[in-house]
Amino acid sequence: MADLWQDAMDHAVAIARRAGEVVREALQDDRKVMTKSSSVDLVTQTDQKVEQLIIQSVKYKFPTHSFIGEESVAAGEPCVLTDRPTWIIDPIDGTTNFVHAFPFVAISIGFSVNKQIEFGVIYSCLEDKMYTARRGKGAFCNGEPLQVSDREDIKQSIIATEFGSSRDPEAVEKIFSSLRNVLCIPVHGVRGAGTAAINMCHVASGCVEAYYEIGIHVWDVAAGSLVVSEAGGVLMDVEGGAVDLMSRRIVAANSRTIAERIVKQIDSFSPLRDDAPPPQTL
Ligand SMILES: O=P(O)(O)O[C@H]1[C@H](O)[C@@H](O)[C@H](O)[C@@H](O)[C@@H]1O
Ligand SMILES: [Mg+2]
Ligand SMILES: [Mg+2]
Repeated sequence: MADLWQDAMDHAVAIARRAGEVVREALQDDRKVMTKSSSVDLVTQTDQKVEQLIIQSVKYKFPTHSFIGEESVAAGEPCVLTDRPTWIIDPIDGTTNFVHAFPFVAISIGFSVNKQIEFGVIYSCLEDKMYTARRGKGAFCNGEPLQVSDREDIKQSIIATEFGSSRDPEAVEKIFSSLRNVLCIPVHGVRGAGTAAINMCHVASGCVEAYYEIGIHVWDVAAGSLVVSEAGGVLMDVEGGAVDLMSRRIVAANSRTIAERIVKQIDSFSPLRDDAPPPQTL
């Protein structure tokens, strides 16, 4: 039977590749840096330009589809996931890396229908690696199938995480407490690529056993969640139980055993949800 969403997925791959060219070209120029929620939450004109490039091209081809885009939400668009076909876009995942030319930068596009991710496309544009996943059909990097690692012993694992862009002292305290707990299991090492999407691709590729983070957004992890699960991995909330992509908390691991072990080490907290109603102004 023909795949209902194949056309949309092909378009996502093509537009992610085009967006990657724009990002690579922009790396040759001066990058004017602006800030959003805090002085370390960075955005550039390239983030905004790439998001518009993706949204305009999708609107032209699929005029009835909806969008959740990082920079559109920052500009005041709602962040609500409905049952409608919805493109969940992070135009540059790893903006801080992009600003500093640290070589992991991704374009991340998840596509959801009935609140279920149907496909995920992550283009790691400085490595020229195109990660794709279609629900029920596996995950791939440049066309080669991906498989999570089979290590069951967390003491022989590499774990990925990030510090995020909150500098709220209580959150920072908990992030460091969790990091200490994980590091001192002990694990072989802790790493972070500086992008949630590429960290999740690393889980899917088998070079790290798990990635966890509190503070990410739905656009950081929508595509990656399917890449991980289609490569045989598992997703979990940081307190165990089912992951909720709007909750800003995630554990993505090669196995339930490793995910549950990570959960035990996490000093959890709950940032404001992505779909929380905007605060009332008097
Ligand atoms: O670079 P962006 O799209 O802002 O995403 C990053 C996020 O801002 C950070 O908080 C996370 O730690 C990174 O993992 C995200 O990829
Ligand atoms: Mg991001
Ligand atoms: Mg981004």
